[in-house]
Amino acid sequence: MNIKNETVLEIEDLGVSFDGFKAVDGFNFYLTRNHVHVIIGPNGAGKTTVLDLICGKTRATSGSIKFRNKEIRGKREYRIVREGIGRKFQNPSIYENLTVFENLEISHPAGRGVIGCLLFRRTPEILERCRSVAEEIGLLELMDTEAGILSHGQKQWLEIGMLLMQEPEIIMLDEPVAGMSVKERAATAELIRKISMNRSVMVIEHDMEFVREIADRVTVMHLGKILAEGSMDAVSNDPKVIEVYIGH
Ligand SMILES: Nc1ncnc2c1ncn2[C@@H]1O[C@H](COP(=O)(O)OP(=O)(O)OP(=O)(O)O)[C@@H](O)[C@H]1O
Repeated sequence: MNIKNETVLEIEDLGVSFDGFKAVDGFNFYLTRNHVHVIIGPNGAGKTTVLDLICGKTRATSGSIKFRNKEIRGKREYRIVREGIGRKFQNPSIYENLTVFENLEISHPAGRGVIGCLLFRRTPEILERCRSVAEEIGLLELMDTEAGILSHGQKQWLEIGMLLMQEPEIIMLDEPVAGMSVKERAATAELIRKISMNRSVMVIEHDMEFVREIADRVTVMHLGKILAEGSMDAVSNDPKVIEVYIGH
């Protein structure tokens, strides 16, 4: 198989109902390796629910979610993280009283679980990994800074770094540039493009200019279903998509 065009995540006929209300319905989605795939759609379209279903936070009522050809639907959240799918929520969950370095260090998979915590040693490999991730997220100069005093954008990047420490194959980001300055948005676009070189990235985003900058592929959701899919140019010229956006 051509590794470049390999499908890492294959979602078929995915659905979930909440008290009879179908929040996601007949959802098919294929994530390609090294792609940045953005999901857009009006409020309540089902975007966040799709990420909740993939990461195991919400249980699907139908369909299948295959990661590297293996079914992951129904697995527990922590198992899915270990398989290699990392998710960043909208609000950063960094430890404000720890430094950038310490936040990265505690995210290393060697420290997982009680035994991992007890036996954790700061090896040269772990130090090097923290350094290279800090460099990737643009925080190398701030390694010894307490996370609490970072800017809003820097906190978001640190959280992305904490995900990168676990070397996931897929990173899912929910509105990564919400509340960021223009400069921070540009840096985040660059970071997302960079991290997709070694993995696949799924992003939920409302800011269309930002989507245009980062997306290899765009899926438009509406009322729990897929309304359109393709390049940003193709979907933004699709009359169905225009109608939904103008109608909201
Ligand atoms: N746990 C739940 N119980 C009941 N209804 C839910 C639950 N989670 C989501 N919903 C409903 O499912 C629909 C889709 O919500 P979702 O948050 O996925 O939309 P979204 O596209 O991410 O919207 P936004 O852009 O506003 O974040 C909404 O009507 C929401 O109220």
